[in-house]
Amino acid sequence: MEAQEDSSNRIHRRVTVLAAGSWGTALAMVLAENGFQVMLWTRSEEHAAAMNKQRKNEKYLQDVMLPNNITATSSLEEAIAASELVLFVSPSAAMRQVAQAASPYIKDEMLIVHATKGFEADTLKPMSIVLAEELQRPVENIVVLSGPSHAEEVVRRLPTTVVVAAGELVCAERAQDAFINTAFRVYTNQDVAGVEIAGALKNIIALGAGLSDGLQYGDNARAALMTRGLAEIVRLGVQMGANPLTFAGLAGVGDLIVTCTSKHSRNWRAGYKLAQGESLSDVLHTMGMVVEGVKTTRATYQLAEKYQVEMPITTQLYEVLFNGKQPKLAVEALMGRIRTNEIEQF
Ligand SMILES: NC(=O)C1=CN([C@@H]2O[C@H](COP(=O)(O)OP(=O)(O)OC[C@H]3O[C@@H](n4cnc5c(N)ncnc54)[C@H](O)[C@@H]3O)[C@@H](O)[C@H]2O)C=CC1
Ligand SMILES: O=C(CO)COP(=O)(O)O
Repeated sequence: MEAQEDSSNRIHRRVTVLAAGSWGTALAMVLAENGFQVMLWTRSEEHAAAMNKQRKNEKYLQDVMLPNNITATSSLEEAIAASELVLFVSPSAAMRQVAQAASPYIKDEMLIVHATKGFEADTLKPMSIVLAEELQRPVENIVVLSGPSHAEEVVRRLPTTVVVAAGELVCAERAQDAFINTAFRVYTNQDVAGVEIAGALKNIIALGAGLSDGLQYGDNARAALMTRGLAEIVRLGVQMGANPLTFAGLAGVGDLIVTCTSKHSRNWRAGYKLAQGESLSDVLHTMGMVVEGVKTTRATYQLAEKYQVEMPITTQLYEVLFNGKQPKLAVEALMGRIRTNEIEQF
C-alpha cells in the first residue's frame, strides 16, 4: 500500500458528497482536511446558500465551521462535474431517487462510494446493488464506507476507525487513500455484503438497547441484547453470503458497541424515547434526523422470513414498533424462549 499522498497535491482535485445531512457534512470535512475541493450537494437551494454564507450546516452540525474548500450547491450537475469521487450518503429511503438524478452526470472513471446504513424498503436490496443498478456499473466497483463513527465526534477530529469495502480491492484502496488521515483511520475489506448487513442491522439492536435502557432493564440486559443481537446478525449475514469474520470487525461489533452505548446515536435515542411512552411517529418527527433502524427492522423481519433465519430480537422489536406490543411482553417472550445452546444458536 502506498503512503498517503501529500494533501497539498489535491487542491485542484474535486470530490462530491451527495446529501448534506450530519454524516455527509462530517465526511465532507474529512475530505476537505485531506486537501480536496469538496462539492457538498443538498436538494434545497436555501440550504446550499445558507451553508456558503454562514460557513455552517446549521440544521445538522451547528457547532462546526465549514472550511473554505467545501462549496455547497443544490445543482447535481455542478456538484458532480469534474469530480473523481462521488460519495452517496443520503438516507437509504432516498438512495435510488438520488442515484437516478445523479446518474446522467456520473462518468465511468469516477469512484463511487456510499456511507448509508440500510436496505431498500420494497426490494430489500443493499445500497451497493441500488447504486450499481442506477449507475449501470459493476457492483464490484462500488465501495461501502462503514464502522463506528458518529458525525459529532468525527468533526471534532476524535480518533475514529472505519472500513471501506469493495469487491475490487483497488476501488477500496482508492477510497482508503481519499479518506484516511491521522484522526480517521480507514481499513479495507472485500466483504461488501458483510459490511452492509452489519452496518444496517446494528441499528435494530441499538433501538432495542435504547428501549431497554429507557425501561431501566439494566446493564446486563443491554449486554445480552448486543451479544445475542450480534448472533442473529451473523446468522442472517452468513445465509446472505457474508464472511462471518466481518461481524467481528469495525462494521460489526465495533459499530454495534458505539450505536448501543453512545448518546449520539439517533437509533438508541429513538428507543429510549419510545420507552418514555412517545409514539413512533412523534419520535421520528421530533428527531429531525433519519432513524434508519425503524425501516431496517421491517426489512430485516422480511429478510429473516425469506432466508428462513431465526431472529428473535428483530422479531420482538418488529412487534413493538409495528404491532403495538408492550416492550415488557417482548422481553418476557425473549427470556421465555425454549432453552438452547449458545454456540449452536450462533
Ligand atoms: N450521522 C451519523 O453519525 C452517521 C450516519 N450514517 C448513515 O448515513 C446516512 C445518512 O445519515 P445522516 O447524514 O445522519 O442523516 P440526516 O438525517 O442527518 O441527513 C439526511 C440528509 O439527506 C437529505 N435527504 C433526505 N431525503 C432526501 C431525498 N429524497 N433527496 C435528497 N436528499 C434527501 C436530507 O435533506 C438531509 O440533508 C444514514 O444511512 C445513516 O445511517 C452512518 C454513520 C454515521
Ligand atoms: O451509524 C452510526 C454510527 O456509526 C450512527 O448511528 P445513529 O444513526 O444511531 O446515530
